This record gives sequence, C-alpha cells and structure tokens, in this order.
Amino acid sequence: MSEIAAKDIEKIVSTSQKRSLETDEADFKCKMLKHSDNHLLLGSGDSWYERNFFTSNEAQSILDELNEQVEFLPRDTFKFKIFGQINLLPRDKAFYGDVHEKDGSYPLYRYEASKDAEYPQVKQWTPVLQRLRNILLEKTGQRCNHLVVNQYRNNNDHIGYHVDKTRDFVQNASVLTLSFGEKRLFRLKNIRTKEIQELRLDSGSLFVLGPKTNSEWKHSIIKSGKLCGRRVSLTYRTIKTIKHKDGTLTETDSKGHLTDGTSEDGKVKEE
Ligand SMILES: O=C(O)CCC(=O)C(=O)O
Ligand SMILES: [Fe+2]
Repeated sequence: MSEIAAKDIEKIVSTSQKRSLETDEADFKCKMLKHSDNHLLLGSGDSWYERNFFTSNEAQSILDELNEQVEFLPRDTFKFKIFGQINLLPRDKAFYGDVHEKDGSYPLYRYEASKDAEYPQVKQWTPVLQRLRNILLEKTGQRCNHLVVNQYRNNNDHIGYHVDKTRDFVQNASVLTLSFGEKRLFRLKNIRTKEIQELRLDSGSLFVLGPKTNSEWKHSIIKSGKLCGRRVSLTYRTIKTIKHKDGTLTETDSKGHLTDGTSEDGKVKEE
C-alpha cells in the first residue's frame, strides 16, 4: 500500500474549472486529489482515505443490509431557521450506538457546543452496523460507540462546511466514515489558509478524520449540479459522555471504556 503525502496531491484546479465541475461557491486553491491511489494522507496529516476498504461486491451487499436494517428519522425532526424561514436538513439521519442493556444509558453527542443541542437518543446497533464497528476496531484500534448514518438521496442533498464538535469526544479520537452507494465529492477547507482538498468518496471506502485536521480544516459533502443517486455514509465516533435515564450525564475514562463495553472488573467484553 503506497502512502501519498498531501503535498504530492495531483493538481491545483483553477476556480473557473472548479465551478464547471460542481460547486456554487468560488473556492480557490482547490487541490483535486489523485484518485488512482488506494491510500491518501489528507488535511493536517492525521487524516487518511482508503478507497478500496471493501470490494465493490462487499460494498453492495453491505448497502443491501443497510437498506433492510436502518430506519431514518423523518426529515422534519431537524428544522432550522434562516432569515425567518423554516428549513429541513438536506439529508436523512439515523443514530445508533452502545445502549446499555440494563439501564438504557447511551452515548450523547452534542453537536452545537454553545446551544447544547443534542442528537437524538441512539438505537441499539443493528447486526450490520455492529459488525462494521468491529471491523473498524480491528483496522484502527478505535472502539466507536456512536454512529450517525447520513443518507443523501440525490445530488441536492449535502452537508455544508463544518467542523465536528469535539466536546463529547474521547481525547484524540478520530472520526471514521464509511461510504456506500453513489460516489460524492468531499472537500476539506483549511480554516486559516482557505486551501481546499477535494476527493471523491467511493462506495466501500473509509475516510478517517483526525483530531488535528478537524481543528484546522472544515469539511463538507458538496451539492452537485449533476444528477446522481443515493449515498449512505456511516460516521462512527468514540463518545465519552453517557446520558442516563434520569437525564444525568457522566463521562467514561480516557480509554473510552464504556458502560456497555466494560465488565465490572473494567475489562472490555468480547462481542
Ligand atoms: O457523509 C459524510 O461523509 C460526512 C458526514 C459528516 O461530516 C457529519 O455527519 O458530520
Ligand atoms: Fe462532519
């Protein structure tokens, strides 16, 4: 497996070329990533992309399982106001994770640091989602306890530039995203220099967003001018904040040993 440094990334695409490709904003210093390589280092150097994490046959059968097992929340669960107008999120969402069998506690991800906005309660893993979590544990050594599934039905569905809020993350944890279905363009934008790195997230690929990159770059799945089909992404995180039935919050230890994954003597249970 060859590792390509971010500086070796293919070429700078001019703003006008970029516009004709697919964007409605004037991005500049946009680096189109060379796609022939299976493994790329990105962002601040602690992020990477593995294109063929699953074969295309494996990716298709995982997508079939996701179609059977994942239930998305209605779009009007997430409403937000812009200039007095109510908008719906331009994608579907579902939440899964470690729900404690006995006391029902679950990992809590607050995505707006200032407003304490919480993602809804997670549901217990489905078989395919738990299997993928375990595959990621083997690959990266990171035991994730929280998953956001995003469904982009077509080219209009997207996620705007943002950084992932980290107040609930176990220290130095990465964010692990698997992609299935339609290929979509993903952009990292350096907050200070405005440099942009762009790559296509293929079906069956793994993208790892490192903590340094998340603090120095925003990321987005951009809207496309070209009609395209459905993409489902699975974003696995390791969350330290546990919400209990009575509404109280506790934190796991720095190793991320969690209610459901830890036995009385502190050892991680086999799954
Ligand atoms: O769908 C993706 O690949 C990105 C999702 C994302 O950035 C997020 O949910 O925070
Ligand atoms: Fe994100």
